[in-house]
Amino acid sequence: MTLRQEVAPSGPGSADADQAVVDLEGVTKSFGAVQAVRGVSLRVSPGQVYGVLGPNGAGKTTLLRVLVGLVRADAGTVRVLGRPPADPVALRRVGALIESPAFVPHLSGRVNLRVLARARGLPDAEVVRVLGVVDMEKAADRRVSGYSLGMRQRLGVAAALLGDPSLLILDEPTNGLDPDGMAAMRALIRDLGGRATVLLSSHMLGEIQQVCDRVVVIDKGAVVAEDSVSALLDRAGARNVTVWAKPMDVAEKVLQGSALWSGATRAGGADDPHWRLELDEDGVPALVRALVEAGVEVHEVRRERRSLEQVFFTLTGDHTGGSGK
Ligand SMILES: Nc1ncnc2c1ncn2[C@@H]1O[C@H](COP(=O)(O)OP(=O)(O)OP(=O)(O)O)[C@@H](O)[C@H]1O
Repeated sequence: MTLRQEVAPSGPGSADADQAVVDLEGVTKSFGAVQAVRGVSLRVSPGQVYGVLGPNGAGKTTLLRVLVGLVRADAGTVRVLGRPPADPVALRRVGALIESPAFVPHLSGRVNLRVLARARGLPDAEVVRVLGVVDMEKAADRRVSGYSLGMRQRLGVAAALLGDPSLLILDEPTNGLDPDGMAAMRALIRDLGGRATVLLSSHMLGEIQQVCDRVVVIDKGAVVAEDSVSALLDRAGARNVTVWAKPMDVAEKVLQGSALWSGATRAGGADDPHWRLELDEDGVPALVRALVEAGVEVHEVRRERRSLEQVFFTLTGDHTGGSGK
């Protein structure tokens, strides 16, 4: 579904540098007995590509629907471009792609966009512009019924871009796409991040890691973390550490005989023997000290950043190690 209204080039509803583009405080929404969103607070600053990450059913779509006024929050405050949700002044500067985009299948992509543009008083040149942004000029005159899912999604993004919105809201924009389609959509989103504030939802950790500056992780409707992607990746906790040290047998005794680290396993074969273990964030000095005190030469200690996936599973308590669903 695409949601767009007319464009207001400036004035009320446009975000200045300090004003949050999206500002939520204690937002709650239930459907009967289901608490879809529980006390969510977050701020999206101008120019950010902001991710809403959570497994299926976490409440992502409901949160995005609240922002565009499709769903009314039960409690809390919602401000989009400084205005209440569904305020026409703010909505003019919001482009949204929530759920599957609906187009007339027997019409071309270009004609579909023209219909949407004209309904909002936008010139045909705006259609040409957005087709260019999503790199769909070549396919623009083919019927939408013959489009791949990826092309439909790109056309959906093009529709959301009509009128050059300040805020672009994309609900699971790569859902159902093949790997090429996903890569193209991610590249497009990164590119769009230079033009507008982008708020996108995903249950795909790698996607958020690749595309977003900042992320809120929600689980069962509630925020479990809200941070920059890099800070989230830097979160304290067990980290994978690789150790190169000699002599091997002495090092092995030290590495396998302490409660300060865990999972010390030998790796690398005869030509490059080393150990891999899990260690607390600040545990490296103790590790090196223990080795040196035992007469071991420490050649290298390498810490690996945890993937966002590992952080996510820790935060949400999802240890299926699977899809994050
Ligand atoms: N209109 C509705 N009526 C009843 N329950 C709803 C409605 N919309 C959402 N829910 C419920 O609210 C919860 C959150 O759903 P929501 O679609 O927001 O999650 P999501 O994180 O977007 O999930 P997905 O990734 O599967 O789309 C789910 O339990 C869902 O069944």
